[in-house]
Amino acid sequence: MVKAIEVQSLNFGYKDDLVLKDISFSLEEGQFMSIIGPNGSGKSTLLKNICNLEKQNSGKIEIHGKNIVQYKSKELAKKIALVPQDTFISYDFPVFDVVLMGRFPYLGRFDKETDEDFEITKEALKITNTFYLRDRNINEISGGERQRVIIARALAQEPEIIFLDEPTSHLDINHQMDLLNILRNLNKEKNTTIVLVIHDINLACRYSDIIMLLDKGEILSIGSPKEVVTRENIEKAYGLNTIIEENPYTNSLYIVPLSLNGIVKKANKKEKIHIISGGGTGREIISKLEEAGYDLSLGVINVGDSDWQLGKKLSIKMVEEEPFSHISEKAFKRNIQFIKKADIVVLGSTPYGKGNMKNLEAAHLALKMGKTVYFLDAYSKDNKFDYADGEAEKLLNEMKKKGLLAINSIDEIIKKA
Ligand SMILES: Nc1ncnc2c1ncn2[C@@H]1O[C@H](COP(=O)(O)OP(=O)(O)OP(=O)(O)O)[C@@H](O)[C@H]1O
Repeated sequence: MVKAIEVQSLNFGYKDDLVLKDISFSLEEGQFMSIIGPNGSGKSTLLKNICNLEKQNSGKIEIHGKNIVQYKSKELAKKIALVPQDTFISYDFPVFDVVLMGRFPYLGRFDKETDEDFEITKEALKITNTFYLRDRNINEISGGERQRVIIARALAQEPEIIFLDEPTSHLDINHQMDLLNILRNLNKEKNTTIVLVIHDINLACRYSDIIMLLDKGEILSIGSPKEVVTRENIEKAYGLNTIIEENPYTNSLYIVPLSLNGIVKKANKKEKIHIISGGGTGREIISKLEEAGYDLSLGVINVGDSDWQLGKKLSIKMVEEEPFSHISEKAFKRNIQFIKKADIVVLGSTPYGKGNMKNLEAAHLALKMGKTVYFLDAYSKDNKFDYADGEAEKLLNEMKKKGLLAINSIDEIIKKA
């Protein structure tokens, strides 16, 4: 089957330096692709090259099986429409006339627009919720309204592929969803191929079949949202430490940046830290120490526990136990192996019962081995933590005498190290 777009070994530079390096990919008809990537990674330049607004230095670009340079301009305009990033129009026209201009590929030099052209224009205005603006001057409406009008013009063009460069940048959240739903409907109902540049990775995951991640002019990854939006890829491209979650309502991925102070590259700290927690008592410990760049391990932890879930998302090495099961001797022994390799052990304020007492015993053993063991003391007087008939409290008191270091905040470890 002929591909909607086929790009082979595309190289392009505005001057001497290449802005696009060896770009190759293809897109089937009717696919919805989002291009993501940091500022300056070449997203707009790639769109301009595919739409023949910039001429590639080398490589080949085909639209529906035909080389882009062989298209006559009107013929190409029936195939593709581009909604640029900058939607400013330098002449004063009513909105209706601007959208009607989308019909130009279908008109001969001296032809007048037909009833059908007016109908299609009206329909495009209605779909994009801009019909009420039809008599207003294009330069006397808001940026978001103008963006929707330019999209209406692209719809009136009835292309087989629509390229959009950051079409949601001026839109409020309501209109962002509206626009993406319009594009999805067009994609599903008319099989229009959609290619859009978008910064919002969560929206890209929600709407796209394919995501292309550009980094420094190269394709870092291309594929389904699950294949492309991974912690590793996002860190490589954006230098951002994230967790990738699955939204339970939409079943699509969304990313949660972990860096609290904007884009923070993880400082790779050498110390190995073993965490003993459970039931969410490790959440702050895990996320802050991970953020600070330590080499972490966690255990023993029951599969399905909320700390286990966080550990999984962060790809932390874990000593696992079956869900809701007592810690077995085997898991306890593996935990000790991890503790032996660690420089520091951190104990969360976990409630202890017969099922997990072995974790407290492991921390006790760590002290006996001469390890530095911190205890993030968040137990409160009102909250019972000992469900082991006094054994947990007794052991904890003994550990305090043996040098267990109680801390109020995990930052105390990060500052010291
Ligand atoms: N007209 C131009 N002349 C020279 N260099 C340009 C031109 N347009 C873009 N560049 C450079 O090419 C590189 C890629 O720019 P491009 O606009 O394609 O990136 P982008 O990924 O779309 O960025 P953003 O997310 O900021 O919109 C940047 O280094 C940019 O400075």
